[in-house]
Amino acid sequence: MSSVTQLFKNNPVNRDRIIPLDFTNTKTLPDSHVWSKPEPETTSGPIPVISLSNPEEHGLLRQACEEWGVFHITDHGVSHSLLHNVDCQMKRLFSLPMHRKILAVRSPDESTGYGVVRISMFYDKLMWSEGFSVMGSSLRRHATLLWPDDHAEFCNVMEEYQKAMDDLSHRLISMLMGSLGLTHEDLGWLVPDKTGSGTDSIQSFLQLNSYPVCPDPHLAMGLAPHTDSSLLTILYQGNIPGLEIESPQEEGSRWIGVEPIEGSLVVIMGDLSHIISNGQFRSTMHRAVVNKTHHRVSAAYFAGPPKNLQIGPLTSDKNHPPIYRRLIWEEYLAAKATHFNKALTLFRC
Ligand SMILES: C=C1C[C@]23C[C@H]1CC[C@H]2[C@@]12CCC[C@@](C)(C(=O)O1)[C@H]2[C@@H]3C(=O)O
Ligand SMILES: O=C(O)CCC(=O)C(=O)O
Ligand SMILES: [Fe+2]
Repeated sequence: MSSVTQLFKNNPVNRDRIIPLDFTNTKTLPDSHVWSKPEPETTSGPIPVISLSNPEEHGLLRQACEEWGVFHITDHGVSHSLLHNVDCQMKRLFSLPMHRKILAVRSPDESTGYGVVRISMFYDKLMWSEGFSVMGSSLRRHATLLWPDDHAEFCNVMEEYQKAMDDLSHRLISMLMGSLGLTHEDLGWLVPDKTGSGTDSIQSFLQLNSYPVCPDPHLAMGLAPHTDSSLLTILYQGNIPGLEIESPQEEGSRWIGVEPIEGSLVVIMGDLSHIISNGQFRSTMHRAVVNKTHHRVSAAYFAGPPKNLQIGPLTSDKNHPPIYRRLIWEEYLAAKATHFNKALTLFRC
């Protein structure tokens, strides 16, 4: 059983926090979905853009991780047509009527299927979004419920996308760890075995997000502020803006919009990279906002370490002893499920 499956089994979500509102039939924002957001206006900022085809730019990775914890990647090798297909299939899924989507709803102790994101349980107010989570063989089971005779294309596209993300996340993790001065040997666990299913390969989770058009976007919240519990997350956000990060310079007071760049993907450093880098890489707080005119979709691929692999700060620097203790992913996910945004501090030495 994967670490994510285990997380949902051990920490089930309350039933009333799984099925979203039927947004298409909601013309005014209900009180349940009104958030007060006293923060100042969002600004745009110089989020780094890194080309993966240019080895000279790899040096910029470390700086991007230390200063921002979020960056765009271009020349990532994932084809334009695959991204386009993923976009189309997400819109096809989320445009289904509610009574269809409900057929593929997640159970309280299940990680996959249709529903509201997990972190909803930490907030009183509800979010203006819906999601579909994909992992392993449950994809076909849920897709068959959605489209009894017509699910092959959806499954094929999502499977191809997961494979592309598996490859890309391996490359990125190797590059990032390389930038911390780690040798190939230290990275041994990142090399997937020949079947690609060995216990020594990374675990992943694909989350499709949908943010329907909203009658009052300034009072609503698409996805509440959080950090990702992954090593890193690769985000496809199409061409509709909505992702915002907390300003590294003015934490707690300013949000910076991550404007889409045609054909690029966004990489978000997760809490585990923050731990492995002994606090050097930021796992930046981020959120998604909604708008009045465009249905926005995004696909977030979360990469985590192999099951039962102990990770911890990889430092031999005597001047900077480890500030976090060692842990396995399951332990971290469990802490996050109970303590949410305070989880990281629980692992400090
Ligand atoms: C692999 C992951 C990443 C998880 C936990 C676990 C399974 C569910 C993932 C998400 C997906 C949606 C956003 C998020 C914030 C949420 O609510 O559920 C993510 C969360 C995290 O990054 O903590
Ligand atoms: O939709 C977005 O832009 C953000 C998604 C995200 O942060 C997540 O799924 O963890
Ligand atoms: Fe996220």
